[in-house]
Amino acid sequence: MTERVAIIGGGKIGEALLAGLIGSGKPVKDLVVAERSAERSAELVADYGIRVTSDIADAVEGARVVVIAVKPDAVDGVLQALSVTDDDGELERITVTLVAGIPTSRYEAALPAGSPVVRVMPNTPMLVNEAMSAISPGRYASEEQVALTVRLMEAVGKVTVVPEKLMDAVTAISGSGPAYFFLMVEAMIDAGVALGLTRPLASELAVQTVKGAGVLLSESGLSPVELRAAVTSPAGTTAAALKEFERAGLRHAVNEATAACAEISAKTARRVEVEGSSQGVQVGAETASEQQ
Ligand SMILES: NC(=O)C1=CN([C@@H]2O[C@H](COP(=O)(O)OP(=O)(O)OC[C@H]3O[C@@H](n4cnc5c(N)ncnc54)[C@H](OP(=O)(O)O)[C@@H]3O)[C@@H](O)[C@H]2O)C=CC1
Ligand SMILES: O=C(O)[C@@H]1CCC=N1
Repeated sequence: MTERVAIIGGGKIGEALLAGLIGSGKPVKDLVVAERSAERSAELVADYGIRVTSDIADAVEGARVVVIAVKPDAVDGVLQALSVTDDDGELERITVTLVAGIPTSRYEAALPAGSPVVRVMPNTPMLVNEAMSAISPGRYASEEQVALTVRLMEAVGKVTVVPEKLMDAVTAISGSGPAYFFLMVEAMIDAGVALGLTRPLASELAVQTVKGAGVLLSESGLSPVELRAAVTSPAGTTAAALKEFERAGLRHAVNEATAACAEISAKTARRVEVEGSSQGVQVGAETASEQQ
């Protein structure tokens, strides 16, 4: 896509999108980041050679797509800053939010009437163009604007469009999901060391195994059940291991963990509201000094 993209918040997910877009061939001149941390800004400039500014109004000037990638409690400050920026009407600026737990209605209420908003739940494999992103249009987003957001996120991985009411569940599976697998691999490496492997060898074995299993899952056309059965010989080693996972309540743990995740997501907007009203909302970019 050729449109200019401004990313507000150059943290972990903002950087993942930036890196993915650059990796997919988007010219650096069409990207700008608004980041309030001077240290972080310097890192992004050094690593990607992009323009970084602390001024949101400066960043969004001429941008067709404004991506919000700050923590939920910083969203109101960003919206305050955005609501007073000049949206050149011909550009039809689209606000794309990657923020967990804040509904599109909150953005629509803070931005000028009728502003198109699209909510996205991505994940960090975006860094290697393997993101899973779920997209929900707000009430004023046109089909063309949704298609543009799909193209933006397709540059860094796979995309699906879902009704917004599913976003908490999506977050519990794909948004936070990579962390579950990293925890599993961490545990497997420690277990390998306990069984006498060196840490580098245990790490190589575990990482390539999870990668191979992932590729097999996505490319073989077989279900997880079928693939697991193919590894599990009668009265063999795998059956012994799986029996222990079941005994320890792995499925129960997955259910409880994802339910807790979805619950936190569902409560985010209310939590931010309560904390914002008790502390006063802060606008992030207070100065217009550029980092580069
Ligand atoms: N990490 C993940 O795997 C995923 C995250 N998300 C969502 O992405 C969002 C960002 O998460 P993540 O990248 O992990 O968070 P980070 O804290 O790493 O990044 C947010 C960045 O935005 C900066 N920032 C905050 N307010 C402003 C502002 N007003 N102007 C400019 N910059 C600002 C922060 O600076 P400072 O540090 O000074 O506050 C920080 O550098 C969250 O809402 C999260 O829900 C969604 C899917 C996956
Ligand atoms: O942990 C979080 O809140 C964010 C949202 C999804 C992944 N990370």
